[in-house]
Amino acid sequence: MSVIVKNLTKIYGNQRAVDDISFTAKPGQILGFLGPNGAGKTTTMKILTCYLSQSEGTATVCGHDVAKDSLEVRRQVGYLPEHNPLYKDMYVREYLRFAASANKIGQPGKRIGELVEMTGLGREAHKQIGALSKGYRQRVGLAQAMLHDPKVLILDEPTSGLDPNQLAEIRALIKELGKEKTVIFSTHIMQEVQALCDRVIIIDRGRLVADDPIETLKRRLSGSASLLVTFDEPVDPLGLGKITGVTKVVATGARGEYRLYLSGGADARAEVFHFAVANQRILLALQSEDLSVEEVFRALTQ
Ligand SMILES: Nc1ncnc2c1ncn2[C@@H]1O[C@H](COP(=O)(O)OP(=O)(O)OP(=O)(O)O)[C@@H](O)[C@H]1O
Repeated sequence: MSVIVKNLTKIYGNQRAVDDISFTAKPGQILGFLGPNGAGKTTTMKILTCYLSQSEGTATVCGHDVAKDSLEVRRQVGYLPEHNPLYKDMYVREYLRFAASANKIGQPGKRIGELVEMTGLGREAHKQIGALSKGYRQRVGLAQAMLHDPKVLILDEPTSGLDPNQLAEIRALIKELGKEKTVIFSTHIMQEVQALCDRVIIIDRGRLVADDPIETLKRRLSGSASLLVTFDEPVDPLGLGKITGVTKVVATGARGEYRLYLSGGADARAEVFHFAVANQRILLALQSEDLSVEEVFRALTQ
């Protein structure tokens, strides 16, 4: 494991902003950090990157303790902070050269060239950072985080404010990086978690409420999975409600379409088919609906 967090706690005054959190992350895995506003995601990331010290508990990155060996931890970690603070009056390459010298990277020209290429900055690399769009600034932040080729990347909302094209490009980049490195990133975008993550951690009011592979997370709440069925004509909802495992029937508003809510693990498809035959209706569509990560998130944090 390259990141090991044990019983981590951060106390501000009388608030436990991070409250007894434990988790691990390993190379080749993208770990999504989810949680409502103020849940403690940024605070945890700041502790892992040595920007803040914890009140209790321990965290190690590639075997180095964040509290005792911060210099070595920072060698191993690339960090894109929330709001991506950059020097806006610097030019892109000038800024990257400055960041390289702060990281004591000798002769950084080749590395900067690679990163400009990798992050798709090429077209805008001659500009002052203040003149760049949000998406391009985000790419500069990512390039900065990767300059010293760290083993662990910690990205605090790396895709916030990007347009759909930029979003796709930055996601593809994160996915590629996640093949070798340990990537921990926070986001509010649920589709992103589904598209990118191998594992998801959900934090709510400082506490860890889930730490699962995406599929497991969905199954945890399988009690509320549903089936969307469409008949050629409206049917009697009470009849549908008698099908084994169906807990609730809701007409969706579209003619002949109903959502059947199912109790844990029930598979009502065969009975729905027999229901259609028995009622001389044509079954036009039958679609199992998985819980989205968004629904899981809301169920766990509301
Ligand atoms: N320096 C500070 N002093 C006092 N309280 C703080 C400080 N920094 C953060 N907090 C509080 O700690 C809690 C967790 O904040 P944090 O920024 O970690 O949340 P977050 O999950 O990253 O939220 P968001 O998604 O909105 O960025 C919040 O209630 C916040 O107000």
